[in-house]
Amino acid sequence: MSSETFSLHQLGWQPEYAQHLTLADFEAGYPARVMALHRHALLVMCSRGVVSVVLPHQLIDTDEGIAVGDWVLVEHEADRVLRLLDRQSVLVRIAAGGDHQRQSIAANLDVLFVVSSCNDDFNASRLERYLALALDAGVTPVIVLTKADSGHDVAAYVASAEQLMPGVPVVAVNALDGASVSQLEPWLASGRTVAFVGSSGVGKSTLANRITGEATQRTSGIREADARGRHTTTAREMFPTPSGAWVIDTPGMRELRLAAAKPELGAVFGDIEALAAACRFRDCQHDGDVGCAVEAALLAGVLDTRRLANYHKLRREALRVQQARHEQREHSRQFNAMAKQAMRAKRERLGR
Ligand SMILES: Nc1nc2c(ncn2[C@@H]2O[C@H](COP(=O)(O)OP(=O)(O)OP(=O)(O)O)[C@@H](O)[C@H]2O)c(=O)[nH]1
Ligand SMILES: [Zn+2]
Repeated sequence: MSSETFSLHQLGWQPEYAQHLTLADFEAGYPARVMALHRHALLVMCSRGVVSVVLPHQLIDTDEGIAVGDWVLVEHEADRVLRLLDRQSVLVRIAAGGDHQRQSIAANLDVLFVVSSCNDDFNASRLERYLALALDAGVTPVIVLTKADSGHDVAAYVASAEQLMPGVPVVAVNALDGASVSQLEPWLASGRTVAFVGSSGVGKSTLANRITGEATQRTSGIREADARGRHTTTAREMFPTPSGAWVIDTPGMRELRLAAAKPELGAVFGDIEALAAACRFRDCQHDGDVGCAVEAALLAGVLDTRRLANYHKLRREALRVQQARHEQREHSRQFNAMAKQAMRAKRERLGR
């Protein structure tokens, strides 16, 4: 049990999480927030502090699994998870390899800081990809451009980033300087949950360490016995900031394989989708046809080639993911039907 305790409100609790809970649920258990996952156990925080709880098998095998940041209902006096509560948002990783398995990485995030830097690593297409991912997850994106101290033309980078999606704030910071990083404070109010995504080396850890203010708590875990009775240390993956916000920093965040699950990219590429809607060709792919409204915008210099190419690329990827998921579902449906039939045949043979 950790010494620090937080009220449910401070842990980020919102009435919406209780939407599908009944009075009986509340009598059976109490809500707690997942701080880390550890094979068959979870490290959760409730109003009494950190507790290690058991995760029943049927909950391990849910569609996308439980993630850091999730709210669960824990059985009174039993340290056992009863159920997963409805999520406000969830960041999903698409597994590498052919099956496109979706895996939850972080849940109930309020803000996703999309990090790039004010140098040659700045990549508009990658930022658009992260923006699509955030919106797909139901999280508000904020673009953070680090290395504002690197001597490059910061204003030009900020202007480029601001063009990507109207309404998304862009903040340029020197992650090594506390005063500069304090620009992120508006998104770090008590009970809010945030995470950082971005390429390796852009300064995600530096920022996360800076805003949590304490490097030591990242390594402090609690010792618990695993299934074989061995003691292992479970490191927490959700850290409080001095202002009362929470930072989710899991290894999974780092290796986020980026693919939006939905091909609707309109939130990020509203300009292109508006052009497409205005295109006079009915079944146009808006991919270079003469007379196409999108093509006309390209020629007029209103739309840049890079942005359009990235839009098509992200759409193709999302469609592939959707297609693979569909095939997977179809496959398991057929398999289940077959298994059922085999069982029935066996019962009939045995005359039951
Ligand atoms: N000058 C300067 N250096 C920075 C800034 N942000 C990060 N750095 C440096 O950049 C290097 C990489 O920073 P990290 O925070 O480790 O980057 P990361 O995004 O966490 O990288 P991964 O862990 O590989 O994903 C470190 O040496 C930092 O000190 C900044 O704003 N200005
Ligand atoms: Zn068209």
